[in-house]
Amino acid sequence: MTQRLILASNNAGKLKEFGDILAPLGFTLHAQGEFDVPEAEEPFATFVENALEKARHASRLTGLPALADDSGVCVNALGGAPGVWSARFAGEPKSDARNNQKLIADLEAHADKSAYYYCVLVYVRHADDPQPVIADGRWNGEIVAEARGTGGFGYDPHFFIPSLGKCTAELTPLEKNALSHRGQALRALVEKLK
Ligand SMILES: O=c1nc[nH]c2c1ncn2[C@H]1C[C@H](O)[C@@H](COP(=O)(O)OP(=O)(O)OP(=O)(O)O)O1
Ligand SMILES: [Mg+2]
Repeated sequence: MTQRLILASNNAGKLKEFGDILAPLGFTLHAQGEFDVPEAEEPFATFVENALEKARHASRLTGLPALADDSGVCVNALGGAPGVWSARFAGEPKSDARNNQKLIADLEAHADKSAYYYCVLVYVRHADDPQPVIADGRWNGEIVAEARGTGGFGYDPHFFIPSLGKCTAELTPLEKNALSHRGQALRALVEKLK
């Protein structure tokens, strides 16, 4: 049985990662852009509130179940920043290149480069679903000043995994999904939907 699902995101990198995991599980995925759903507001200070807002927004405008992701990179020496503000860390308009530059500059004077990616997923069956399904995941690493790799998106060229000796932009999509905050969250979510 296939299930139609709206992905409440405009981020091409996320959409690809979701598709790689969900398509083999029998979900027919539609990016919200296919339905002309505009970007939702993300005003909240917690990932889960933003993800819930995005999921409801897409479901309300399409009449279909929706899955949203709110995620970011949390840097310990920066008190968890950019965290929930990761996408707009260097201001509007969103730019991965400027976000990465600012992150490297802000961290330059700190010896502790440890960081983690965090992802929360929210699935709603309809816009007023009283029981949203929620799952999260975390992936520890370190921020490196020198960019490495061309895969992934966002902060991946600067997010280094010591046990692999690689930045996450150097991983294949399969390798990244097997380990990432998003892959962990998505597998946990799928278990809850069974
Ligand atoms: O695996 C990842 N690899 C690299 N960077 C990542 C990853 N996961 C999240 N990130 C960064 C990108 C962005 O700076 C922020 C997410 O922001 P977030 O608002 O959730 O997504 P977004 O605005 O890009 O798309 P949308 O809200 O339409 O889903 O964290
Ligand atoms: Mg966003």
